[in-house]
Amino acid sequence: MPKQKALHFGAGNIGRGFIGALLATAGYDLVFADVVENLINALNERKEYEIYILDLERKGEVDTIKGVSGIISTNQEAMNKTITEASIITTAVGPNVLRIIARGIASGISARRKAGVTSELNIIACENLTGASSLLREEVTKHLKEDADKEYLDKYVGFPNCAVDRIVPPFSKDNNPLAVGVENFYEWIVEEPAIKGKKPEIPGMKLTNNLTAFVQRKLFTLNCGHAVTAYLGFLKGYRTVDEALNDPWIEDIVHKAMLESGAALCKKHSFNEEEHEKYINKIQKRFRNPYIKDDVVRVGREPIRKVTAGDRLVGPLSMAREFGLGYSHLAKGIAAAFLYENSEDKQSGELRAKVEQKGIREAVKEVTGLQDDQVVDEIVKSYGELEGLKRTRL
Ligand SMILES: NC(=O)C1=CN([C@@H]2O[C@H](COP(=O)(O)OP(=O)(O)OC[C@H]3O[C@@H](n4cnc5c(N)ncnc54)[C@H](O)[C@@H]3O)[C@@H](O)[C@H]2O)C=CC1
Ligand SMILES: O=P(O)(O)OC[C@H]1O[C@](O)(CO)[C@@H](O)[C@@H]1O
Repeated sequence: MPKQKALHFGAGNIGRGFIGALLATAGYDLVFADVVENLINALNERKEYEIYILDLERKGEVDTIKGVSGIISTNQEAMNKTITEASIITTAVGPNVLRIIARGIASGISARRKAGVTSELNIIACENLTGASSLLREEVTKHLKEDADKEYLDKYVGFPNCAVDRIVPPFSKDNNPLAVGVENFYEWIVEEPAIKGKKPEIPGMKLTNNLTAFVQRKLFTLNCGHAVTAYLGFLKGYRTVDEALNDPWIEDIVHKAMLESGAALCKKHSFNEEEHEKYINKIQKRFRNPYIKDDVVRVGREPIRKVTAGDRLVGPLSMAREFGLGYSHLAKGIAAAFLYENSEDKQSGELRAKVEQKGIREAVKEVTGLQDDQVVDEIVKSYGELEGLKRTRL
C-alpha cells in the first residue's frame, strides 16, 4: 500500500525539529513547503536530516528523519497536487504567516474537490497562538470563490486546534541547513472533536476534548515564564535565557509570575495545585537546560503579539484578576515588554514608538486592551521602576 502523504508548511525549527519529525516517523511520506530555496533544495537532495538531542536525557543522541522532500510554497501547481494527495496538513510558520499561506491552501482545496477526492483532510496549525487552526480556517474560507468549494470544506476538511510544546532553538552544525537541535521533551495535544474522519495515528500526538485548558496551561506557564525571562534578561543586558535565569532577581520574578498564572489556571480549569506546581518546576528546569543556548531576542521576538489580550502575559493577568488573585509579577513582565528594544524586530520599534508618542499609560491601554485603572497603574508603576534599571545599564 502506498504511504499516506503529509504536507507541512514551514521547514523551520518546529517544522523539522518536532511536527515534521513525528509525521515522518509515523510513516507518512512527508513534504515540507517553505519559501527558503536552500532548505527545499537540501531536502530534495538528501531526503533525510538529523535531529540533535540537546538535553541531559538522551544527551548526544541523534535521530535521522527519513522519507522527506520539499516544495516551494509559492509553486501553486505543485502545492495543488500535494494538497490533493495529502491526508494531513500541518503548519509551523509563525502566527502572522497563516494569512499568507491561506490563499495557496484554498487553491489546493478547490483543486482537491475538482479532482473528486472525498477522503477527509485535517489541517492543524501548530503555532504559539490560541485557536490557530480556527484562524487559518477563516482565512482559507475568505479565498474560496465557489459555493461548491465552501461546501466541500465544511464536509471534508477539519481544522483541529492544538497546543505545541518543544523548545527548538536556533542551531547550527557543520553548515548543514537541515540539522536541527531540540530538547528531549515534547507535547503535541490536538482537539479531538474537530478532527474529520478517521483519527490520524501519529505516535506523540495526544488527543483531548478539553484543548483550551491545555493551550492555556502551556501558553500561560511556559511561554509566560519564558517571555518574562526574555524581557527582564534584555533589560539587565543578558544574551541568553540561562544567563538571565542565573540572576536571582530575575529568577524570583519569573517563578512568581508563573505561580500567579498557576493560581489562576488552577481556579479556572480545576487543575490539581500540587501537580501544577510540579509542572511549573519542570518548566523552570527546561529553561535551565545547559545544552540549550536560547537568545532572549528569539524568545522575546514580536513583543506586540506577546502583550495582546489573551496571549502569554495579559492572558494570565486577566485570568488572575477574574478570580481576584495577585498579578504584580505578571505586571512586571508586561512592563518589561514595553521597554524591550531590538532594531531587528519591527514590533519592538513600533511598540517603543507608541510609548514615545502616547506615553506609557495610553500605550498600555491601546496595545493590551486593559482599561481598568488599578491594573494599568500597576503596569505603569513597574515600567517606571524598570526604566531606571534600563537607564543604569545603557
Ligand atoms: N521554536 C520553538 O521552540 C517553538 C515554536 N513554536 C511556534 O512554531 C511556529 C514556528 O516557529 P519556529 O519553527 O521556531 O520558526 P522558524 O522561523 O524556525 O520556522 C518558520 C518557517 O516558516 C517558513 N515560512 C515563512 N513564510 C512561509 C510561507 N509563506 N510559506 C511556507 N513557509 C514559510 C520560514 O521560512 C521558516 O522556515 C511559531 O508559531 C512558533 O511560535 C511553538 C513551540 C516551540
Ligand atoms: O515562538 P514565539 O511565540 O515567538 O515565542 C517564543 C516561545 O516559543 C517557544 O519557542 C516554544 O514554545 C518558546 O521557546 C518561547 O517561549
